[in-house]
Amino acid sequence: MNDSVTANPLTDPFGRSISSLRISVTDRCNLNCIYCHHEGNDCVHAESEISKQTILNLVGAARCHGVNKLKFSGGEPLMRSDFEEIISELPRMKNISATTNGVMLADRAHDLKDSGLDRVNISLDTLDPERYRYITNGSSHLLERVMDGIHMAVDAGLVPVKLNMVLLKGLNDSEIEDMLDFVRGYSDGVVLQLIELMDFNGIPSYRIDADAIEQYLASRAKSIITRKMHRRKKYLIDGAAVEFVRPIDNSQFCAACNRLRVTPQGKLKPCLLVNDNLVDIEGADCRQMHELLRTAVSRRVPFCR
Ligand SMILES: Nc1nc2c(ncn2[C@@H]2O[C@H](COP(=O)(O)OP(=O)(O)OP(=O)(O)O)[C@@H](O)[C@H]2O)c(=O)[nH]1
Ligand code: SF4
Ligand code: SF4
Repeated sequence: MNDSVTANPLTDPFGRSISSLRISVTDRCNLNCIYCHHEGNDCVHAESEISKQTILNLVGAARCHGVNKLKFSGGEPLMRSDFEEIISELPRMKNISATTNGVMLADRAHDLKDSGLDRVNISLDTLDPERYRYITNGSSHLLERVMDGIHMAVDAGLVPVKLNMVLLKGLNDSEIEDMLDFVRGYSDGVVLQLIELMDFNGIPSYRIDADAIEQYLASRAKSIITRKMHRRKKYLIDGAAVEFVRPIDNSQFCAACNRLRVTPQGKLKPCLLVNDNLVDIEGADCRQMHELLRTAVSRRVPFCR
């Protein structure tokens, strides 16, 4: 098929067109964060991982339907030693990004950029080593490695680097201003992304008041932009850009959900929070992928309505 032609855009029964794939390449991770949602995957200890060829076949087919953005996540995607190889064999897309905890990023940032990765999101919930240890169940020294990872990502041009800060009431919510200052230190190469906790891990006591956070950001912002994806708000505050990801009980967020997910076991996942409607794609060839994509998209229902 001629790649420049978009055949049959993938539109779900609720009129949401799919423009992006979010591919979780592994469940493995070198941290164990207290809020980890494992990308909504309820099968986190499977032995095999989605193969490079399945990813390439899927992306090739999805591209013919107008998908132009890819997000790679995990677990921790850099746990896969063939991650750079996967990126380098992908067809050209509008944007290819990865979400990482940053611990192993410093040494690989330049290779990733050379392989074709456009940008990264890096978890940074706190600037305090002791809090970092508590939140990630890792060593406090790893925070320095994350800082090196952020530095090298900017140096390699994996920008804008988004710093993912999951807001945890009483734990790190006092650090928002410090994080804004940190982001300003990188001028426009780094964006702060505040994330509302998805508390299905039994840690509801950390849930923040999202309305209050939104009001606070609005009161500080010179301008506010609404992104197409999830209708997320982006605030510009004295030279720092801040996005707020607010997925809880948010029908607007789900109404503007344009991503199809892929699990590390090689299944299309119509929604982060639903596990009984997956479509197996492992081993499918390019031709079969078109039909499998259509099946998964036909099963998409907004989680919040
Ligand atoms: N419920 C829900 N939450 C999401 C979805 N996408 C992202 N999130 C939340 O947003 C967090 C940050 O996601 P990232 O992997 O950094 O990527 P992103 O910010 O969504 O994507 P970009 O803006 O393209 O970088 C995730 O850990 C989730 O908590 C989604 O489709 N549904
Ligand atoms: S770094 Fe990400 S994948 Fe790893 S435990 Fe933390 S939240 Fe989960
Ligand atoms: S429908 Fe809502 S909960 Fe499901 S993946 Fe999309 S934004 Fe997330």
